[in-house]
Amino acid sequence: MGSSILASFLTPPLCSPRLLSETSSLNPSSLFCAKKTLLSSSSFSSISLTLTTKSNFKSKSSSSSMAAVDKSKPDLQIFDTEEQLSVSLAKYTAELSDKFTKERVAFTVVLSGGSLIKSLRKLVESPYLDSIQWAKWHVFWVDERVVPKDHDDSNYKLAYDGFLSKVPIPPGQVYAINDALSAEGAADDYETCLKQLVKTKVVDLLPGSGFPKFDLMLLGMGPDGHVASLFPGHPLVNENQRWVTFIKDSPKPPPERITFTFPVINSSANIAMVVVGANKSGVVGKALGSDTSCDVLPVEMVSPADGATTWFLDKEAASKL
Ligand SMILES: O=C(O)[C@H](O)[C@@H](O)[C@H](O)[C@H](O)COP(=O)(O)O
Repeated sequence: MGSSILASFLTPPLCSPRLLSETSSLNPSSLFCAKKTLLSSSSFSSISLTLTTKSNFKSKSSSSSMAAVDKSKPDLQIFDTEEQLSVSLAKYTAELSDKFTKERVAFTVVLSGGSLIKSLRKLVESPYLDSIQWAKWHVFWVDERVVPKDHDDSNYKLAYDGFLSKVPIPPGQVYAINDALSAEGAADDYETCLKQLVKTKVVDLLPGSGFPKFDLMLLGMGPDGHVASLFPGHPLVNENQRWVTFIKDSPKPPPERITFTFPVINSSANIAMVVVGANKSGVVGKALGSDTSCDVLPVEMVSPADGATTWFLDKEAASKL
């Protein structure tokens, strides 16, 4: 399974991405600093606890419904166990699949690497294996390591082995990177592919921004607060023109990767932040708590312009909230 971007799309980019309206030329970190102050003094769209032991948590209400989500505020879902999280993540993904496959010719889903893939395991079970319209799924990667597709470090291999090989998504709708290219070449190639898919309306465009709007991004977060391959303190976090870029000095091995940029991430219709484990509780506490410092981590820059963010946390990851 897996399509080679190079094989499918040899045409040059059809257009250059435009700047994100009037705010795009500003440093995203400083933009978010002001925004975060607002977040800390307001509330979440909804907070849902699925816990048998709640003593570690501040009091929160407990209702969550896709229909009731206020897109300007994140929805926070906290689970007693990763098993419960995976059940809820499958339901959330299946509901979005149902919604978008009714509305559009395609359901565009972006995966990250890491532990996220394991947390998607309920999607390959009943009832979802039979009920989801897999034929309309188009699958992308928010970041990929520049290694052969059969290498143990490959995010494609991780997703293929743990998820994609178990569901009937047409192979031509799984957009792996061209692993014959350099990091720079693979990023260019992936961006060209996305532009072609926007032209054919498989991928939406966010009106007024010039950036692609994916239906769902399923993101993980590193213990340092990185998302995709956008790492704390790295200049790539401020990239605001490219759709896909590359890094050759990733602090998390392997060093060479390609990654979507923040304007693309933040053009998404839906973002799921899936975070599990005590080693991430400090960053979760900083990102979702009352910290208003201008020392902004990449995860704190996840802020879709016209989309909804849902956090899926286990109780260990949420223990500092
Ligand atoms: O290729 C990668 O390295 C990933 O896409 C990366 O961004 C990952 O999502 C986080 O590091 C979280 O990974 P874990 O969930 O395994 O901690």
